[in-house]
Amino acid sequence: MTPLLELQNITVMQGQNMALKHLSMRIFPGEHVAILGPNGSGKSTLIKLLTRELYPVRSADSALRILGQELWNVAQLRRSFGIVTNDLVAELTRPSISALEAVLSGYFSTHGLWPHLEATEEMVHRARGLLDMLGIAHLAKRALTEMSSGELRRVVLARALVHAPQSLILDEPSNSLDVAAQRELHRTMEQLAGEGIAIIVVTHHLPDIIPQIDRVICLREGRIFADAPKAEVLCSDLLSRLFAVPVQVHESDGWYRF
Ligand SMILES: Nc1ncnc2c1ncn2[C@@H]1O[C@H](COP(=O)(O)OP(=O)(O)OP(=O)(O)O)[C@@H](O)[C@H]1O
Repeated sequence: MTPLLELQNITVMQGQNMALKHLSMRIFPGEHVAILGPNGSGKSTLIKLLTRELYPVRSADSALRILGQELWNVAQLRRSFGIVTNDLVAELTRPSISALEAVLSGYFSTHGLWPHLEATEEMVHRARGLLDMLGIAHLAKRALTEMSSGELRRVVLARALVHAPQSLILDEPSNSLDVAAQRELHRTMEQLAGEGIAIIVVTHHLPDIIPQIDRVICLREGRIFADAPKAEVLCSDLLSRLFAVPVQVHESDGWYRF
């Protein structure tokens, strides 16, 4: 099977720092995966590599392929991945737009609908359908600045789904959410996984690793520290070494926490 995402010997510099060091990994279509790592391990750098805010250092044997192709374009990227970052959540709330506008602007990769951007009836229909699927149809006209963090996350998830991507990459999705909003988010992630959307979550927070995720890739200091089935990775010994502090991992009904 052709990998959805393939990194081969990828090195990325952030200023003078080598943020990713000769990284190789493959993620296959339909796989639910967590990328787990402590602060500074290279998680954001990996996301920025995919959104093309950063580029790898060129070397003869390095490659970054999406569905087998090195020269992917933005349209292809959008069909393959919906990427939800905290920067995007912040950018969408200024200036204030409605939930429906936020979702529709996903078609144009803008932060709102400018006068020259006309959403077709089909786009509006799909955007409303996505808000409905995520249980927030009643918030379509509500301004994003007047929503709870949990509601806002669902709007941004709906926006990421307009291109019907095969997978969703969620970057630290529970950052700044209280415990109720985190539960809501995790239920939404489970729902999306149930809809057949592959979930790739980048996090340092164990509860973000929903029960459907069965593979965990750990990053440490820009390298792969572990890449194995969840049960092998999410144990006290390995995670104490990953986070460089003693931790106790607890599991209950497929959910993990420290
Ligand atoms: N703008 C920058 N200039 C120089 N070095 C940077 C810059 N941004 C990140 N780094 C370095 O690159 C490495 C990887 O950082 P990155 O932000 O990708 O880690 P992270 O796993 O996302 O961390 P966090 O969990 O804190 O967000 C770190 O050593 C960090 O200090």
